[in-house]
Amino acid sequence: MDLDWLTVPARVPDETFIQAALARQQNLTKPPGSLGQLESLAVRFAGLQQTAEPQLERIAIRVFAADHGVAAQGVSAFPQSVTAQMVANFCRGGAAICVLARKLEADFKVVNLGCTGETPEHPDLIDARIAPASGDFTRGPAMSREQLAMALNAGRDQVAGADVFLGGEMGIGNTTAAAAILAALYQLPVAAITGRGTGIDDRVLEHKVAVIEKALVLHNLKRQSPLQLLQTLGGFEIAALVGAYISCAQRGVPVLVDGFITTAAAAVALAINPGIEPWLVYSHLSNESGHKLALDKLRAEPLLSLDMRLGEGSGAAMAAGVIRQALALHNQMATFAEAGVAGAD
Ligand SMILES: O=C(O)c1ccc[n+]([C@@H]2O[C@H](COP(=O)([O-])O)[C@@H](O)[C@H]2O)c1
Ligand SMILES: Cc1cc2nc[nH]c2cc1C
Repeated sequence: MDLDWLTVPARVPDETFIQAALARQQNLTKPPGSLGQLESLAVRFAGLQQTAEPQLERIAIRVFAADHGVAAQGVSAFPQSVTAQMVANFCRGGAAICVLARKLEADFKVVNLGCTGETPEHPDLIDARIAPASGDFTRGPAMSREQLAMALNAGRDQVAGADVFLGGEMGIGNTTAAAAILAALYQLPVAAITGRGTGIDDRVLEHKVAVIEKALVLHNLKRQSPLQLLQTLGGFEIAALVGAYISCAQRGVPVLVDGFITTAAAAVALAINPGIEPWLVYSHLSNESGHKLALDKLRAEPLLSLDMRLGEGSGAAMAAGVIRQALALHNQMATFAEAGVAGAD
C-alpha cells in the first residue's frame, strides 16, 4: 500500500492574516495583551484558517478505538473487554466525549479499527476493522506493514473540511504502547515516561515499566525509522491518529491534540513530516505522569491543565470551548474607534 502521501508538504499558515489579526487585537477595547493566550489563539487561528474572522463552528471529532495485544501482559487496571464496551457506550451517547460533543454541536464519529468483543451497528460507528487487536509487542511487532498502512490510511480518510479536527482514542493498554513509542523515539528512560494509565498501583506500574524495557531490548529500535517504530510498538488507533494529523496539516485543517496517547501520535507524525508543526495545538496537560516530559520534548505548551486523564478527545473538547470563545472575542469586540473609547497614551 502506498504511503508516499505521508511526506507531502503541509500547508503554511498565512502571514498576512496573522499580521492583520495582531493589528486588530491592538485596536480592541482592552489593554493590549490583557486577554493573554486568548489573543494569541485568535491570531494563530486567523493564520491557519486564512481568514480575518477565524471560527470554530464546524468541529469534527473522531474517536479511534482499537485493542492492544500487550494488554495480555497485565499492564492496565481494566480488562480488554472495556474497549468494545466503551465503543457501544460512545454509540449510545453515554461517554464523556459524547456529552462534550453534544455541547459543542460537533460532528462526532467513532472509528473501530479492531476490538476484541461485540460492537454494535450504528450510524455513528465507522467500521475500519483491521484485526481483533494489534500484536503483543513483547513477543513480536505490533502490526504488519500492511496493517500499519491500513491504519494510517483509515485515519487520513476521516479528515474532511472542518474548522478544526479533534482526534480521540480508546484502547485498553494504549498508555503502554504510547510510553514505549515515546521512550524509543526520544531515547527516554522508560520509568520517566510511563504512568498509571487507567489507575494501576505501584506494583503494576513497576511491572509495566519492566514490560516496556524488555520489549525495547527485544526489538532493535536504534536504527528504526519513525514509521518502523510505529509498526513495532503502536496500536491501530495511534497509527490512525498519525495519518489523520498529517492529512489535516496537508489539507489546512487545524488539529487539537488531546492527551498522552494522542501526543505520542503527534510525536510520530512530526518525526515523519516536520512541516505539520504549526497545525498541532496542544489542548491540555494530562495527569498521565509522562505527558509533561513528552510535551517538553515537543516544546509544546498545553492550553489547559485540569488534571484530566480520560482520553477519548475529552481534553481537546474542553479546549475547543475556550478557543471558540477566544475567536468570538476577536471577531465581535468593538475597537476603540467604534466604541469611542480613548486608547493608551
Ligand atoms: O489521554 C490521556 O492522557 C490518557 C491517560 C490515561 C489513560 N487514558 C485512557 O485510558 C486507556 C488506556 O489506559 P491503560 O491503563 O489501559 O493503558 C485508553 O482508553 C485511554 O483513552 C488516556
Ligand atoms: C471506563 C473507561 C473509559 C475510558 N475512556 C477512555 N479510556 C477509558 C478507559 C476506561 C476504563
